[in-house]
Amino acid sequence: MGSDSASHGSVVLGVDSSTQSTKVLAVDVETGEVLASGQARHTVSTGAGRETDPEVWWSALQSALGQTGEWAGRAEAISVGGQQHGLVVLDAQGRALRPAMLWNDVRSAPQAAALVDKYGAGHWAQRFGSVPGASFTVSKWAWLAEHEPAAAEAARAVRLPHDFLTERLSGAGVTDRGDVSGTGWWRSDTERYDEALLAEIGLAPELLPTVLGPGEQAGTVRDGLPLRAGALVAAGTGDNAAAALGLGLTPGRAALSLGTSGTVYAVSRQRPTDTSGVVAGFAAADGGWLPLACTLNCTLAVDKVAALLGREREDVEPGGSVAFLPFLDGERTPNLPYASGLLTGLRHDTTAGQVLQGAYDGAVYALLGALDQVLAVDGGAPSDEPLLVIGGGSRGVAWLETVRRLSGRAVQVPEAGELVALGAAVQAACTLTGEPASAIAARWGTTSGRVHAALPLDTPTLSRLASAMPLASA
Ligand SMILES: Nc1ncnc2c1ncn2[C@@H]1O[C@H](COP(=O)(O)OP(=O)(O)O)[C@@H](O)[C@H]1O
Ligand SMILES: O=C(CO)[C@@H](O)[C@H](O)COP(=O)(O)O
Repeated sequence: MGSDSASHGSVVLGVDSSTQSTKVLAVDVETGEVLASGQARHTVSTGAGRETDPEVWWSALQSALGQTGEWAGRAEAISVGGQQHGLVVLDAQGRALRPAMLWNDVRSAPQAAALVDKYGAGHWAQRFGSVPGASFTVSKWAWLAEHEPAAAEAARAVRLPHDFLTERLSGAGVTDRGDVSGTGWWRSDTERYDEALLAEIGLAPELLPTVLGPGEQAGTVRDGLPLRAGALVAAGTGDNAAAALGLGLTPGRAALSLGTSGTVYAVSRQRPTDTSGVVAGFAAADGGWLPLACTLNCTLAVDKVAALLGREREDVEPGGSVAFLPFLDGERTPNLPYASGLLTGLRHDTTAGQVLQGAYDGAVYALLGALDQVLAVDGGAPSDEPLLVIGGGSRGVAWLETVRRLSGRAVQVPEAGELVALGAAVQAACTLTGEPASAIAARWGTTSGRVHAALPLDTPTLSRLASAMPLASA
């Protein structure tokens, strides 16, 4: 995809290195026009764990940058938004000692439970803002130390996915407060690494990246890359924090992302401290907080059910009596890492389309259950603006209808399709111009898009799902 270069001023690159692929946007700083884009897929292991070789991300980034043509070499700044929580362990040369364990790898559930038992949920919530589950990096490190002690001992650097790519671009071992807040070893009350915890889990603090504050930059691009010499490398951040920047979220307005993960989040002036573990107390990339709830089973789970039924993903049918909790990967919200998919209420007259609709309903129900808790963190009045819906699933009619029916809310789907990459571009533009992210997002009109009116709340379906939920934890 391309656009004529002669008439454009400053250009920045925004990167989304998420679970399934890397996407890159080249964006005009003044107007927000997307001048070119690129995308390259990742491979994720199947079976007991979920792993990707970090070199796959690096190759995908180079491929996606290449697809932007001349813009990669013209852009004046670049920023990477990346999937959160993943554990990247590197040797002294910056090479991965093993594949990265991803956010949706639930092998670390016993280690997460042991960490919560040891210190108590209140301790975690008060100090770190989150009660760690299997997704959190601290649980993954504990798994590694237990199951692969040689790899843990050999580690000379420990990074998150976006840190790894930022370091490949700039040579700087840095992270940002948004992404580090999902590790479980960064205190949200003091905004520092917890050295006592690190000592307890056998992780030397010098292996960790320096945490950059809002607006700080990682450096400039290294020599030898097909990027403009001297181009700025922004701090980067986690993918959800990047999307929050891209949307210019203000307190009271929630976003719901339908991708590999389902997420629901809002920005908050109050620091989250939820002891139930439903709301993760992430930091926002530009200061403030980003309470968020995340499910493991969203678009991939529903696509899997469609494939099993031999139907296209839009071939849903209304009605019927099923309740389907599509927890194919275990689940994080609610915290049921050992759960599997559960289908109840089948009758002779149940149709395949109703079963597929049931999978959408179950995926959305798990996510929407946390929306009010996320919005409550700020304490202000929730906005009456429509719920912003983003991520690959926002392109699907069945997804949007399901969110409308089960939330009873109007939804707005931004025309800009790639809000994580666009948010990273916003951060790159902030680094370049010194403007606040909110001003750039507003100028670019990132939320503009079709509003779908609210539908009446589908209470029979909500009741069936509420009755099925205890069965999933049995
Ligand atoms: N037109 C569409 N309708 C419904 N779902 C879609 C459509 N296009 C893509 N998707 C879904 O989007 C998902 C990828 O979303 P994305 O947000 O890019 O994921 P991630 O950021 O986790 O890599 C795929 O799993 C697919 O199911
Ligand atoms: O773990 C979380 C949030 O806590 C996930 O949202 C990951 O950040 C992966 O995101 P996607 O690849 O689904 O965008």
